[in-house]
Amino acid sequence: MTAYKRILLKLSGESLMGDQEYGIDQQRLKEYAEQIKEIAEMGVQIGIVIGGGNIFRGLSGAANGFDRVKGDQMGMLATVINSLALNSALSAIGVKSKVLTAIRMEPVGEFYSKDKAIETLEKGEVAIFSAGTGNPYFTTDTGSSLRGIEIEADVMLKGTRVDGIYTADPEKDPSAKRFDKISFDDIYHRGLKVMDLTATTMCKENNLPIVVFNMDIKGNLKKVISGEDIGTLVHR
Ligand SMILES: Nc1ncnc2c1ncn2[C@@H]1O[C@H](COP(=O)(O)OP(=O)(O)OP(=O)(O)O)[C@@H](O)[C@H]1O
Ligand SMILES: O=c1ccn([C@@H]2O[C@H](COP(=O)(O)O)[C@@H](O)[C@H]2O)c(=O)[nH]1
Repeated sequence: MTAYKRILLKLSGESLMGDQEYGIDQQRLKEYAEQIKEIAEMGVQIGIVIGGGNIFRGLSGAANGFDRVKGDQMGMLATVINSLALNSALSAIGVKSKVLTAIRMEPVGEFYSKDKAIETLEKGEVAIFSAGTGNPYFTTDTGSSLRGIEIEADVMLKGTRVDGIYTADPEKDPSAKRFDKISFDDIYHRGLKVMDLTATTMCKENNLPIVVFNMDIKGNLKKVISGEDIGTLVHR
């Protein structure tokens, strides 16, 4: 028995760097692919969005003098690079997946549509949604909430490098306390920054619960899918 039949898994681009300063850590990539394989074998339908912060972010580009829109487009292309890497790592361990892109760029990936996404999931293949929303001024968190809502996922799993939502950023404030559960409204009231507000609002308005958990610990994804209480559940 699994707690969820269809999920949207958001993977952090930054976490994909492992201990490196930039780019893709092959070991981390392989571990992510293995965790995904474990839950695919449990029959879960899996849609994935992966960030691009290990390669490029539009905002840091703009800070260095780039045009913001060009910078965001570079960021979206960074998510395509990560998506192709994951696609290849999954294929290497016998898991079929398809890269669907929010910006037309065949033959790199097929242009996204909801129908194609559902068809892929129902065939038992992993759907990797890349290039975020396809628009500048957004993030892959918003891309995840959008795709999660579109594919009618039961939950959005935000797999990151911290083990849940805290009273403050745990990477900056060691005294921060973790929540087991928190409401969307509480996230606003407390000004918590684990996800951008556009993404949080879309999930709230469309009834898509979120679980934030540490994806860097092997076996954690399976634990979440099995209904174990790890991470933080965001609910209405
Ligand atoms: N209240 C909070 N609770 C938990 N984490 C928080 C909080 N505030 C800020 N964070 C930060 O949010 C980060 C998780 O966000 P996320 O996984 O989107 O990382 P990212 O670096 O933005 O990745 P990406 O490359 O996908 O953009 C954590 O590493 C943590 O430092
Ligand atoms: O819909 C989107 C999604 C992303 N971007 C740009 O890509 C980078 C990388 O995504 P992260 O979510 O930060 O990992 C982001 O900083 C944006 O510059 C976008 O423009 N639109």
